[in-house]
Amino acid sequence: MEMEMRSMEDTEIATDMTPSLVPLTFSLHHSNLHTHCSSCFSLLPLSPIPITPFLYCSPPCSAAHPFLLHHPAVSHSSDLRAALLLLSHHRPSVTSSRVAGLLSNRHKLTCHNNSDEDEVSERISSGVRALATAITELRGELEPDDAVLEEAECALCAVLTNAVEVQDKEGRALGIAVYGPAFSWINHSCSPNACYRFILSPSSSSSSQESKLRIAPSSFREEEEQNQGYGPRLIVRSIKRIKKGQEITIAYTDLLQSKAMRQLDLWSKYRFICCCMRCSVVPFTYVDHALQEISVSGCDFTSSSSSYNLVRDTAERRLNDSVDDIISEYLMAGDPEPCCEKLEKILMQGLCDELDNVEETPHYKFMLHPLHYLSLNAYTTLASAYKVRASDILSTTSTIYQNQLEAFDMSRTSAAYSLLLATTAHHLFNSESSLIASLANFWTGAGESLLYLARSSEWSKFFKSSLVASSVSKVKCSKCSLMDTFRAYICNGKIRNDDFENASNEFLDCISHDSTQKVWSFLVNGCRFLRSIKDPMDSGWLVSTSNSRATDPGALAKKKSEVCYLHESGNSIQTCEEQTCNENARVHIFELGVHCLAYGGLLAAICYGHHSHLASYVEQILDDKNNLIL
Ligand SMILES: C[S@@+](CC[C@H](N)C(=O)[O-])C[C@H]1O[C@@H](n2cnc3c(N)ncnc32)[C@H](O)[C@@H]1O
Repeated sequence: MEMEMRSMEDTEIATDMTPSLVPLTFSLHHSNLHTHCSSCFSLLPLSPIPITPFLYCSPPCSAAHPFLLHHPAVSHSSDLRAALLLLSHHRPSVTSSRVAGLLSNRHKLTCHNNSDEDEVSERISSGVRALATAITELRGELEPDDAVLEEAECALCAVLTNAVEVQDKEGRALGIAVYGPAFSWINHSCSPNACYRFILSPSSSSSSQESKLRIAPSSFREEEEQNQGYGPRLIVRSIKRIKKGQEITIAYTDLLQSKAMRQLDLWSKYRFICCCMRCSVVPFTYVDHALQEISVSGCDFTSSSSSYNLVRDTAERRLNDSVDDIISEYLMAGDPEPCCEKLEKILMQGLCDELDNVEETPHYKFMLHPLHYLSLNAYTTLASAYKVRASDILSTTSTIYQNQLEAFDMSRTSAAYSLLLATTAHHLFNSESSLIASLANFWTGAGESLLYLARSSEWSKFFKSSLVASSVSKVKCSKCSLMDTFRAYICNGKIRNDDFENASNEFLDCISHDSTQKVWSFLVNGCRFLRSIKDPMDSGWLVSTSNSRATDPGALAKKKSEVCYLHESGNSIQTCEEQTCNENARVHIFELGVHCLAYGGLLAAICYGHHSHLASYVEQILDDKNNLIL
């Protein structure tokens, strides 16, 4: 019987729906064994408590000793270590499809029909053999028999079906954890109404501030889970209004992928085909249409013909491979410059090559829509790559004027890409509110990059004095109440749906009509692709196809830059006419940055709680005068 969880009461957005839950089993990834506590996953203190081969942050964590059960046969894999620990408390019955109440899905996971599935089931069988060896030796027996092999398979498949990746405050993967039914019976949806967060600290006692359990299985009422024990704890939280009796759902995969990518990911990890509302609706939702839209030029087929679909699918695969290759090469070689060049070339010119397997296709051109998931990946990578380029230049040649100027240019291009990522994702969020968690990160990232740029000490070197604000800018905006809403929420932990909607509308009004337009032409001056976007807050450019916009260099060359540099020639940045200069670029960048940060902090508090790392981090930046005074 398939299990699911339902809300026991009408629930507002931003409500904790469970107390903190402790895991049934958990394990750090191998690479974190020397840096994090093997029990609660917190960062290790200077003198951790060693219990071979693991390290613990405190006596309570070391006393838990879950890993005394360790065996070298399972040392290379967090899944196997977690399965071994699960078996120490729960011996699965071979006649049941569940272990400790959790679905094992072993028949689906070990069945295979094609070579990809062969690979997964082969990995499971070698894991099962290693696990069975460990169990047999730890029990003092000689050879694993069939019963032990079955036990091992049930436990490993239960881990693969129910484990979640535990992340630290910065979103880095630390290890995995498997929770009891209160969490593990929650199904996936591509438009979920809940999310979850982790608490990584040694304490295991419940606090009076903890939420009660507001969710229950549909078929019978489980005993409330005890929040005692060890390991990284987890809290489920609503990200939408939820009615009593409505099913609670979370995301098992990245919601900013196309439908095909989500389906592929869910099938390869869990072997199910998602039939949620977002996946079932015909035609595709606006968001799913945009996330996979590719425009084709030079093609006579109608967009519904099978030849067109074949060409389009081939183009999608090639674009996907190209973007993946560029990003992987950057991550491996660490050289951001070719990565920026190649990604911008794809964003501006798309793919022009002839395609495999398609006859008579000499000159097609395929462009990614600006909201295509590959475009969003490209903006994310470009924001980070330009930031790295700026700091690389400054770390090696920081005294040469020309290089400082180039580094400044890289920083503002990085800020422009961060802002573009936030505005494009916001456009999607307007139609798909479950994207709120990604949006919290994107607006916070944009705010940080803009403030970093506004605080740069280089301004007075490169710009005429009229461009360099001398006044101290205020954090509080006279036109909107976003900052008050954010601070009130951080202080009392309460926000109503209406307050959130008001704050969102005010924020968008404020930055649409004012700040963004004032700074955009300044931010994008050094980047040909970004210069082709007039106003990232104006969704008009997102709706039109990108061909004409991005492939008309003549039009770009004619466009006048609005930036005024002190130097005249001999560098990569174009000089412009003084009368078109934006006098207060720096102040506007600062103000836009503060708005983006406060909005990102508000979204983070909604998704992860008002004391969450991201919300507190934003509060800290906004409170720190050193971070804000220009
Ligand atoms: C963590 S469990 C969720 C609870 C599960 N329904 C149960 O009965 O225990 C994950 C498994 O539930 C099933 N599942 C979760 N979400 C689903 C969905 N949207 N559609 C179909 N099956 C789903 C899949 O078998 C998946 O491997």
